[in-house]
Amino acid sequence: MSVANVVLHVADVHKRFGGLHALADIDLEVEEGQTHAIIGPNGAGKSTLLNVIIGKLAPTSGQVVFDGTVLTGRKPYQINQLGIARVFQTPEIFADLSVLHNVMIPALAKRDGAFKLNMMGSLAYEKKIREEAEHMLEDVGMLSSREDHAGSLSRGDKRRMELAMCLIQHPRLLLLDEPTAGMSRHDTNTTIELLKKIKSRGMTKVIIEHDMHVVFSLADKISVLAQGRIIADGTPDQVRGNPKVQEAYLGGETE
Ligand SMILES: Nc1ncnc2c1ncn2[C@@H]1O[C@H](COP(=O)(O)OP(=O)(O)OP(=O)(O)O)[C@@H](O)[C@H]1O
Repeated sequence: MSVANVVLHVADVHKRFGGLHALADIDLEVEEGQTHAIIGPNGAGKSTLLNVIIGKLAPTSGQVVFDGTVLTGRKPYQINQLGIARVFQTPEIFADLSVLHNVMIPALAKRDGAFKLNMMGSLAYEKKIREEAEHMLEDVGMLSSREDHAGSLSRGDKRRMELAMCLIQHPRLLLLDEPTAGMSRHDTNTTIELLKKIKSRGMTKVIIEHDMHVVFSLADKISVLAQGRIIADGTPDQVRGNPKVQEAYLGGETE
């Protein structure tokens, strides 16, 4: 019998902000190769949970374990180096550089452990990174924009470029914070197809998303947060049919 490999384990995590219990009793297991969505109404604690995972916030108690390594207490860049990449709600990009250079930077930084663009090493290495960056841009449908200024891109294109910036790191776990926020329906559908393509390569993903169309198109597992607690988790069908979830969050939105 094959036992699913748990890549990320959020173990009994609590987070308090003064008197506010933003996260309580959070236990979450993300299995290798799966797309695990975290959903919940405004203020449920989704961003807080993501920030605890990536090391931006320290939990009040509990810990996060990634592939057997305790993340809690490590800095965000150390967690990134362990193989966790994330796509933000607001893309973090180098607006003055070209699209191609934006995608090359994370690969160079990964090699150097820091941004040492002035010490790019051998030309052969740069050529290899450039080719890989072009390949990633092709993957996200942006090869023809490679010489454009990143700052001049549309919001949807910035997010696709940021995805390429993550993919070039070959992360074991990709965290996506509302990857389709602010996108048109057309861009949203393009992003869904792109994320499906990534999934078919076996990459594990945790996705925070408000758009139920996106969640039910992509997720293998869904955890539902409400008022800092996980009130339900399971497959999309299990979650969809759960009366507690319908009451707390979904309402008629999925019909
Ligand atoms: N730094 C902070 N200091 C104090 N309270 C905070 C802080 N960050 C978040 N909170 C509170 O913690 C609770 C959870 O917030 P969080 O942003 O994690 O929710 P969310 O599910 O991501 O909401 P949204 O969908 O609106 O982004 C909210 O009541 C919020 O006001």
